[in-house]
Amino acid sequence: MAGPDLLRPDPGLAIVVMGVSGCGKSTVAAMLAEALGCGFVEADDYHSQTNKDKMSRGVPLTDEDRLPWLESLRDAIRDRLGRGEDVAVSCSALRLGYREVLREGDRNYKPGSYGSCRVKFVCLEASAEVIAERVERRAAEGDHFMPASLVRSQLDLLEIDAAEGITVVDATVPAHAIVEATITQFREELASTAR
Ligand SMILES: Nc1ncnc2c1ncn2[C@@H]1O[C@H](COP(=O)(O)OP(=O)(O)OP(=O)(O)O)[C@@H](O)[C@H]1O
Ligand SMILES: O=C(O)[C@H](O)[C@@H](O)[C@H](O)[C@H](O)CO
Repeated sequence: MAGPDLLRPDPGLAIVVMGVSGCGKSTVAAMLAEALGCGFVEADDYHSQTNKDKMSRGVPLTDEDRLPWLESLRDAIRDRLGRGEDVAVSCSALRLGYREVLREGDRNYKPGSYGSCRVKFVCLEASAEVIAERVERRAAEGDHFMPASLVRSQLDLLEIDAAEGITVVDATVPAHAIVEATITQFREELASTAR
């Protein structure tokens, strides 16, 4: 007879690549999904048109603007973890409260039990100058709704509680190196996932 561990489906793992606009979240999370052969959730695709219009006008989102967006991302994570899948997510997730909504993508998450949560975060960090240069270049190329004028508000909002144990990574090293370091970091958790 199969033991209880064999009957229970292996849990998936969600790795959220976070940080301010322009730090490289989308680039890294897409490459991570490719490397892991798993799904990719791009948070920008989950914004309402109202939110996108607001940011395009150079107005930072409020917590009220962000909540339904974060909840839809939480639900997308929950779907995938519920199917035992891994998923790479690109989301700014600047504040602890925002990350707590995303952690609820793990149905078993108890607030504050960061270590056992199946939703993990990697924060990409770069200087304000590097970020501004990247966002300005991207905006000049007409590639993105996010204006460089919002970078300051993003940097002001970014906070990480030391108790969360989030690894902060240098966002100026090549993206493939960030992906490799991330896979190494979560090797054990990924190994327990059914694939
Ligand atoms: N490791 C890296 N080294 C150099 N340039 C990078 C790196 N990662 C991303 N970039 C470049 O920086 C710019 C911003 O990257 P990307 O769009 O992935 O950031 P983002 O954090 O997802 O931004 P946003 O949140 O505004 O969508 C892009 O032009 C991208 O090619
Ligand atoms: O929380 C926020 O202020 C926004 O969601 C932004 O961070 C954007 O999603 C994105 O980073 C811009 O491209």
